[in-house]
Amino acid sequence: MGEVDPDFIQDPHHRPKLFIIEAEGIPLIDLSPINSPDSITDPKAIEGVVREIGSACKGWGFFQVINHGVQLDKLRNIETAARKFFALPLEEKRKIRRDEKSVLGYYDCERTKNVRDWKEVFDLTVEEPTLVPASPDPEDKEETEWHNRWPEYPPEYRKACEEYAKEIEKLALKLMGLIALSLGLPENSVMGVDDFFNPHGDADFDSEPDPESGSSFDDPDPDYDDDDPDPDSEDDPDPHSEDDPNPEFVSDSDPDPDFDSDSGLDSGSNSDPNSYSTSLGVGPHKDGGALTVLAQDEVGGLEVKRKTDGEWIRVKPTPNAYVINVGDSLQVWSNDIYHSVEHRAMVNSEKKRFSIAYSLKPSHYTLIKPLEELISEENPAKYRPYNWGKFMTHRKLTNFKKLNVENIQIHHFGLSE
Ligand SMILES: O=C(O)CCC(=O)C(=O)O
Ligand SMILES: [Fe+2]
Repeated sequence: MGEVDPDFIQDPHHRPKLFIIEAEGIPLIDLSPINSPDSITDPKAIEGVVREIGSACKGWGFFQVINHGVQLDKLRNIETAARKFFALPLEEKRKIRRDEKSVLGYYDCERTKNVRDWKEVFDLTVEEPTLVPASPDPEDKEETEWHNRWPEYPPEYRKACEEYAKEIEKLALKLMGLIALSLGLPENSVMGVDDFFNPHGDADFDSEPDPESGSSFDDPDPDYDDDDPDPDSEDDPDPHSEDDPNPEFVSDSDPDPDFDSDSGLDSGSNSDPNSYSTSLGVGPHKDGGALTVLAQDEVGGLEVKRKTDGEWIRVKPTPNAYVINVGDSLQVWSNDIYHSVEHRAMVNSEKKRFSIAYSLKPSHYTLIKPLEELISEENPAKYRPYNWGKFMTHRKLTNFKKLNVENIQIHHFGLSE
């Protein structure tokens, strides 16, 4: 089997172990009380949910929700349309390929913390256009606009994405209200967002490859085309070998009807065990925004670093549930009452994995800092204020370029006691 491109290789301490611990402990929260008409007359019903959310944000930084009110057909529509999109030939998908200037659309060479992810992705923004700083440079006051880019095929793709995103945005904002309550703040407090009415979320679909079908790809090594505009290619020292499985789908072959799959890092039927023990679908990272609402399919593979012992715990896919996690901005607003926890996604040795992450983010001019209500003389602010837009554009840049410095992190704004 071919060598794995060194760009994908994680540092030894980040590599997946060949056994899996599945999370019983990640809280599963039933949101039906907040979606029922009785909740208006029965505040106790909401209080219970708020308590559960608060303790999940403290204990794990992660939880799953069911009975969340998101219409199932909206999720099904986006899944079906996205599977059709990812099944297109690479040349088609690359017509809307992201780059440093135009950051939304399709991409197949994303990096997390400087290491390449074994995935392909489509990014969109919900509030269009989204106004952002033109560069991470603090002196540069120029702004720019993000616009979505849509493929021609499948024709229903855009509508499916837009309708889904609106539904998820409603859930995300509702959750922010419940989280505010859990911190003792009013539900509709702005939670540190300068502009509550213009939050923007972006959805990011990750689709990880089906390694078994790698040999049937007509372009086994798309990153190394001679005319490749990929900014990575210069520092990619070693092209994949011909039979190397690749992070993309190019044929419609197997929309997988099998819903009982177990993720199989250790299944042994892996065509290139080396790639699965050294690379990741999404490398370990913390989300920068306020919170993330993730739909992962039945293949599973999301892993969360447990706060109590630092062990990687797999989040078992729960039908019709969303996985919610605290982002860095919420950690700072809460002055470390809640933590943004590291997570990663595994490549599956047998099946394609599909996930949709929606990230709720403040408007770019928001200054992120611990909330006044949560700091006191005894409990002073643990962070100095930072501008969200500059933080986010810095992070975005590292999706595309390998940098020799650590990605920007909230601890860079930490105040020592
Ligand atoms: O695909 C996943 O399960 C994780 C995606 C993720 O962590 C992210 O987009 O921030
Ligand atoms: Fe994430």
